[in-house]
Amino acid sequence: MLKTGPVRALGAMSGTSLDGVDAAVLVTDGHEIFEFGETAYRPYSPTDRMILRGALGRWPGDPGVAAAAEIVEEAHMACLEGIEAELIGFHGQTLAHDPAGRGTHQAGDGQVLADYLGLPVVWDFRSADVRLGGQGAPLAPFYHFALARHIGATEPVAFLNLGGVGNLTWIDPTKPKPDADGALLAFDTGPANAPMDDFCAARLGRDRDEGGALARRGTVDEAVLDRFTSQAFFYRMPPKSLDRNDFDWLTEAVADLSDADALATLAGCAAAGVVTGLDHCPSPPERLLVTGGGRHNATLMRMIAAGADCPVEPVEAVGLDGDMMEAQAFAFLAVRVARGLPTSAPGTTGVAAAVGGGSMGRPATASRASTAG
Ligand SMILES: Nc1ncnc2c1ncn2[C@@H]1O[C@H](COP(=O)(O)OP(=O)(O)OP(=O)(O)O)[C@@H](O)[C@H]1O
Ligand SMILES: CC(=O)N[C@H]1[C@@H]2OC[C@@H](O2)[C@@H](O)[C@@H]1O[C@H](C)C(=O)O
Repeated sequence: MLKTGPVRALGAMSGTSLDGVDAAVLVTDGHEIFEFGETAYRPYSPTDRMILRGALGRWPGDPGVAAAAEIVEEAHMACLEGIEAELIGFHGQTLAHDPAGRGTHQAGDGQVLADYLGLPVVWDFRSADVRLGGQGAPLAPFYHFALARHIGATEPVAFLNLGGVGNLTWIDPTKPKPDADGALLAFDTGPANAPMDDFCAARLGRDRDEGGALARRGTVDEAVLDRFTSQAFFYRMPPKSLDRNDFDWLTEAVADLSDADALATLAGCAAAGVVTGLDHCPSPPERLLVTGGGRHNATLMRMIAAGADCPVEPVEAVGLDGDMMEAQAFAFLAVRVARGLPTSAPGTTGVAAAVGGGSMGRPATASRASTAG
């Protein structure tokens, strides 16, 4: 059993942009945030990225998946080793996500990490939610609820994560708990950085459009934007989620445009997903706090701000770390799972009732770093 009171939890996230592993310590009891701790990052090598990219859309049983899982496990061992913690929350790498069909799959075995690191590891956070009819994503919203209270919000606020995919959480901080009726509404907004990154890799041999500099010089292609915003996904009521490559056709759609126009168009599409998403919120948020790598893309940020009816700011404006929020979220969720608390609710994933996901891997031998009782 996990001791009562605050726990020093270590969360690890390998996101859809496939850049690397983010890790962050959070001291929490699964309700309140007591302290933000040490952080770490370990990038994937270009070869690792190529193998992970090749495994996207594949399911367990496919040989590509086993190779990807090994890369994910090794990167996490190297990133997490030596960080002092009592419990680990390990998200893994989403390779395929089809909640209405085959389910959801995050590569990497939490038991392997538990044995190597000598610490209890909570993992496979999404499957239970999907089994109960939920989207299995997004899962950060319960953490966003704790953050909204931590920053002292008294009016509804929203967090927007701009990763490979975008996701938005609207929060009413006056509700007593995240699974209370009307406390949260969350959903994926659409593709965010993934199509821009893929374009940069394929056409320019670069990882990304640094700061959105190229997109700033281009013009949005209105025909592509119209086709994008007319997709059924944007008319569906939330909660709703996406797989990284669900909007793959965008690559083809911008193929004949100049580099700058293509990137402006892809940024315009990502922004339009967010702006139409804001219309789904139960009430306009007081502010939109942006996390994830896309907050460094000034063109994307400007396009979102132009369409939003509230201030749009990076989470640093309220003293939070926009590079580590997802890793912190999985530290927070691990503590909730270990304590039998729910991690998703009808308003966050569309699941039938509030549910706690996650499997617990216990180490064969305890680590010297472990102080969990
Ligand atoms: N300086 C920058 N300029 C432009 N874009 C940037 C910059 N820094 C990061 N990004 C973008 O942010 C992406 C990484 O964001 P992040 O690490 O939040 O994604 P992720 O966590 O992997 O994805 P997800 O949240 O979908 O799981 C990069 O792939 C890049 O496109
Ligand atoms: C299936 C999956 O891995 N989804 C990710 C992805 O990346 C962003 C968005 O799509 C979000 O829904 C989710 O990640 C964050 C951490 C979440 O669950 O909140």
